[in-house]
Amino acid sequence: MASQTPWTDVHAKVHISLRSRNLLPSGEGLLVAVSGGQDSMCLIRLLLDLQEKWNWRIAIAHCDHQWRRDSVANADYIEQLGKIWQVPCYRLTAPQIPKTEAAAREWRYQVLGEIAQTDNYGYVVTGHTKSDRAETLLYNLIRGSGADGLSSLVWSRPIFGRETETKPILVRPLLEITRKETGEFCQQRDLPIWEDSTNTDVSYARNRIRHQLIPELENKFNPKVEQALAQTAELLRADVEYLEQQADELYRVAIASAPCNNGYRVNRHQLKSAPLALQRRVMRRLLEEVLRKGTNFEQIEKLTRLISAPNRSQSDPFPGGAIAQVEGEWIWLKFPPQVGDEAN
Ligand SMILES: Nc1ncnc2c1ncn2[C@@H]1O[C@H](COP(=O)(O)OP(=O)(O)OP(=O)(O)O)[C@@H](O)[C@H]1O
Repeated sequence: MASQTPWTDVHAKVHISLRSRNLLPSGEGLLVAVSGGQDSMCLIRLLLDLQEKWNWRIAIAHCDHQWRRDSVANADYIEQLGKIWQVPCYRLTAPQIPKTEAAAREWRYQVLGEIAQTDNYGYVVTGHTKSDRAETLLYNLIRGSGADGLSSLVWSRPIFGRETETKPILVRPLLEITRKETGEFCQQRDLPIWEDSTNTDVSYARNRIRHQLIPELENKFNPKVEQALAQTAELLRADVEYLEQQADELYRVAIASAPCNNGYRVNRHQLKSAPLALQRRVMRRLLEEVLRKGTNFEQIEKLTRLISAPNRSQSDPFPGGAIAQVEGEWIWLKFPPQVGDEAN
């Protein structure tokens, strides 16, 4: 099989990324997320071409969000491909039609992760490209993100939780490949693409970035803007990883280990001498722990300001009613007592 496969630049680039970053170790089980678009079609074909070298166990997963009229036909098509290529195929249908792109994505990663766990695939693999990386950076830049958001399309991350080694791990092996290259690859290999009609709908901000903003930047500023933005994302990612390690350590020493007295407490003393970048990261993590969801800039700033505020200062309520208050060297983040709570 491998001997009949034409070895292209794209094969070489992906093979090198896989080896140098140790993304998908030999002999592992890969659950490959295939929508039918050119990126994931290129991905699955490439991984099958490279399978002999790496000795992986490969399966395909297709998620039907039931969004489009042709979604059943799309899923049929992927299933058919699986049969032709003799690759097991999971066909997953959303129990309810997701209302937003974010909800669809959350459901997708959740089911992909669960299947990987149940059927012992250590890795879930997606077809995100260098072009997606550039678009994600722009999308988040316009929304006011910090370095984390600008570099959020990473090569690999655990699907569940924070521990980097915990399987299943989500891997994006095509981050060095542009959408132009995946398109050319599919053409050369005669791979029929299932066009997603929503990809051209410019009422979505993402599509306006792809079809309007990037071409404008290419024409007027830098013909290699995708490459430049993806490079910025790569540089920022390394900075973020370093800062997160430092924030981990500071979090451990500054935050009382377990919630106590109906709240959490942070040691101001430990945080005062730390750089603002780390103070913000520790406070963000604390808020995520307490609020159990993502936080925004204002919330993090509100809490960070208390590090150097006078004793007895307090914040206005966070979502859910928690209030932060300075008590000597501690900042307490407490929820108001619920009716029926024991006084303590
Ligand atoms: N319906 C689907 N079924 C299986 N895999 C999918 C599906 N949609 C997307 N994927 C996977 O996700 C990759 C990225 O797709 P796309 O850019 O459309 O998703 P996205 O929602 O923007 O993802 P993200 O938020 O993770 O960037 C695809 O290459 C494919 O691997």
